[in-house]
Amino acid sequence: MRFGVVTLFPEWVEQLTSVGVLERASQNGLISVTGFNPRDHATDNHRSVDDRPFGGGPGMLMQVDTTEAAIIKAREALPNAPVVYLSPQGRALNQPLVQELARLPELILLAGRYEGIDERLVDEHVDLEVSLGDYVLSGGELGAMVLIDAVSRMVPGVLGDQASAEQDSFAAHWLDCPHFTRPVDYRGNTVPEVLRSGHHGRIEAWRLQQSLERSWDRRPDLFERKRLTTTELSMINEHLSTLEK
Ligand SMILES: Nc1nonc1C(=O)N[C@@H]1CC[C@H](O)C1
Repeated sequence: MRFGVVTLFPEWVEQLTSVGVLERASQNGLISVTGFNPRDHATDNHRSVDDRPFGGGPGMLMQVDTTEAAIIKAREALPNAPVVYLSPQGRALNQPLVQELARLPELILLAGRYEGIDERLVDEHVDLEVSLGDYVLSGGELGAMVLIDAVSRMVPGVLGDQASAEQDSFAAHWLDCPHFTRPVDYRGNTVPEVLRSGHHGRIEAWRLQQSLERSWDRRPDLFERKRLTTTELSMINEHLSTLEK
């Protein structure tokens, strides 16, 4: 999968493919991340890339012509890519959206700086606005990098064990269960016996029970959007009965 990122800091975003699983994925040709810098299209002595907002107010906006030139360059390089603008006004990034985006062969991410970009550029070039969360960042680059990481994990071959992509928390809708490794006894706390039983059916059931209990206790909102299986329902009822005691 090919990612193009329109950003004033291409060297920062391109660092994504220099560590961990994304480095290996990039070396294996499974993903690529290419920056497109509006500053490369600046024509004045100061190579300016920002401009003052009409109507006054604090801060600046990204300049229209240099930003658009970088978007056009990105679209020429990735002609089949939708353009995703990272902004607090966008659709919340979650696993279903990640899985939707992972089906694409290529994607262009527009990372704003200053107070953002001119609305006419959004109307002209942006296919989807996506928000990392309800807070204000200094730029859209972190949102772009989070999106690239989450989407890349869905690309076949990127994770050694593809099953872990599906089993990741949220990929299965619920919060993840607790995990344990050596030593068996850590400061008097021992690893749950079931995980050392070698009984895969019991282990799977225990992990689902733990996920459901954590989800119920920490993120009850997750139950609003999910039809429970009969197994999940009985597990939650078991949990509730312990809470009522
Ligand atoms: N939350 C978010 N999810 O995606 N992006 C943001 C975000 O705060 N963007 C900043 C707003 C103005 C500046 O241009 C960049």
